[in-house]
Formats: sequence, structure tokens, C-alpha cells
Amino acid sequence: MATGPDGRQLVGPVNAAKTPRWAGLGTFARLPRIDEVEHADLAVVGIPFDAGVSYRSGARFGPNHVRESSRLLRPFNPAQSASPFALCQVADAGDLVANPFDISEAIDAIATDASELIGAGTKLVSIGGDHTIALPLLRAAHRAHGPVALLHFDAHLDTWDTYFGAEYTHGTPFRRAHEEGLIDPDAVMHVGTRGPLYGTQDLNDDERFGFGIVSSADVMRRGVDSVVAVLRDKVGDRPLYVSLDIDVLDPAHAPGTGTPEAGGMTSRETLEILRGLRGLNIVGCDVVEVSPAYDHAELTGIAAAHVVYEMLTLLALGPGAAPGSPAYGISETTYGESAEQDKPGGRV
Ligand SMILES: N=C(N)NCCCC(=O)O
Ligand SMILES: [Zn+2]
Ligand SMILES: [Zn+2]
Repeated sequence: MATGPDGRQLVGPVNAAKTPRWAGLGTFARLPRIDEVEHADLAVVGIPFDAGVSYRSGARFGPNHVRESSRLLRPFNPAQSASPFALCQVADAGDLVANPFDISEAIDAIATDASELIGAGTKLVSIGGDHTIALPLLRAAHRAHGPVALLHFDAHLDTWDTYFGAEYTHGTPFRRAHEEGLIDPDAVMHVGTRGPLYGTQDLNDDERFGFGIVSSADVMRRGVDSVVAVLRDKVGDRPLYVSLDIDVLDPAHAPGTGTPEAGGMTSRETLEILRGLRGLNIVGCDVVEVSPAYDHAELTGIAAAHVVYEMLTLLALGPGAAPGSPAYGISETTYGESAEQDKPGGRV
């Protein structure tokens, strides 16, 4: 038990100095289950659904793989000088149930169950599952906040129209979200885009839906800070949903995924860009497309677990969080002007 900033008693993760990391049933980061806390301000929820894939399957096993790969996470995040699990109550909400044989029914169930959690005052970081699940999660976010800004980290556009005549697939969620008015066309960006397309029409359509693109090559050429500035400018203070397909990482960093593309971002770049979103009005996040059968040595699971941890930190810090500085290193800021006072011991 720890006392949160508002005086509430918070249930934190299992203490790794007392119970070995590898022992016990695995929740995300060894956090309490949602039924073990009075109220969860933030929850990690698994959505083990992969009936929408167009190539390798297996993301249905993603949530538990990411949980298993999260056992080594520690409670203090030095990159943000923050202890997310001591700022508010964070819990693992288990897995939502989604029909593997009926995509429409699965989508409706995910939207309903996510809405229920959000309606109870719990912000979600969802672990997929294939990218189809972003659509119902955006429906749930829209129900609570109206049209949201979207930062979509992915090798792929996922604004294609249909596959084999099917409208609801992992390659189409953001086209459907645009058509349904779930996302604000003035504030939607892809990050990390790369790889061959079907034709230039893909890009024409995507642009028509309002999307801007920061490609994987842009991240390499322009660098993290400049990309973060572009994203922050685009989003402003709108309610923001962050959807991260783990295939945004290079297959060298995340081999365990269903539609891998060469030339991707590093995990370091990805984590740093996420950290740069500090203080934005984030209302929900997902990490999708982890397919453990193609993983090696938990590379993909660990990368995804760290992404989830950074998302939880952003949500725990909350909208308007002051710019921070890492607890060590020579980096100027986590975002904004240098905040030397945040640095324990003022180390560089
Ligand atoms: N959402 C992901 N991961 N991939 C979409 C790929 C769609 C295609 O097969 O062209
Ligand atoms: Zn993708
Ligand atoms: Zn995707």
C-alpha cells in the first residue's frame, strides 16, 4: 500500500524484492487485478481477438504474452521522473470476451465492455489482439469524449477499404472510424509509416480522411524532438487516442507480429516519441498486433510491455502535466523547456 497524491491508499505491484519476479500469476507489471481494488483510475485490459488479420494470425495470444514479458518492469520511470503506480490506482482488468467467429459481434462486445469501464471512470490501455479492435475502442472513446484526435503508430495506413469484401478487418479500422465520425479529421496522424502499398490511391484516400504522415524515414532523418513537436502541434489540447501497432517497430526490434515490414523505427525512438506526449489530453491507448508465435526471446513482448508502461505513465501524469526531465542523462527535457527542478539530485 502506498498513499496517493490525493490521500487515497493505493495497491501497487507485487514487491520484486520479496516475491521473485517469475513467481505467481501474471497480471501486467504484477499490478493488482481490478477486483482487488476499490476503484481503478487506469487499467490494462487484454483483447485477445485476431479474426481480422490479413496474413499471419496469432495476436489472440498477445495480451498474456505482453503480461508475461512485463514482469521485470519496475515502479519508478526515470525517463519521466515519475512513479505511475503511486500517482493513481492502476490495475489489470483481465481480458474482454470477443466472439472469434463473428467479427461484427466481437466489435460490438468490445465497444460495449470498453464503454462500461470508461463510464466507471477507468482510463484504458488495451492490449490486442489485431488492429480491428481499434475501431470499437474508438467508438467507446467517442461515446465519452466526442470526436478524438488520433496518433496512429504503425507501419501500415490501416485506412484501406475492404479485404475479400470484408469491411471490418485489421487493415481498415481507421477508414471506418473516419466514416463513423469518431476521429477529428483536423488532428489525425500516422507515425512510422513505410512499406509497399497497393497503389497511389491508398495515399489519396488517406489524405482525404485528413491524415498526415510522419514516415519511419522521417523519424530517422528529422529526429525524435522535431517529430514530437509536429505531433503536439497537430493534437493541441483535443482529447487524444493513441493506437500503436507493434509492427511500427522494425522486425529486428519486434519480430513477433503478423504483417512485418522492413525499415522500421527502433524501440528507443518509439519510447522517446511517446514520452514526448507528456501533458497531452490522452483519453485512451492501445498496443496491438503482438503475435507471440513469431516472437523470439520475448523481444516483441518486452517492447510492447515498455510501450504500455510509457502509456500508463502518460495517463497517470495526466493532461497538463508540466514538462519534466529524465532522472539522469544529458537530455534537455521529456517534453517542453528544461525542468531542472524535477531532476533528483540535479544529475546530468
Ligand atoms: N494492421 C496491420 N498490422 N496490418 C494491416 C495490413 C493489411 C494488408 O494486408 O495489406
Ligand atoms: Zn501494421
Ligand atoms: Zn495496424
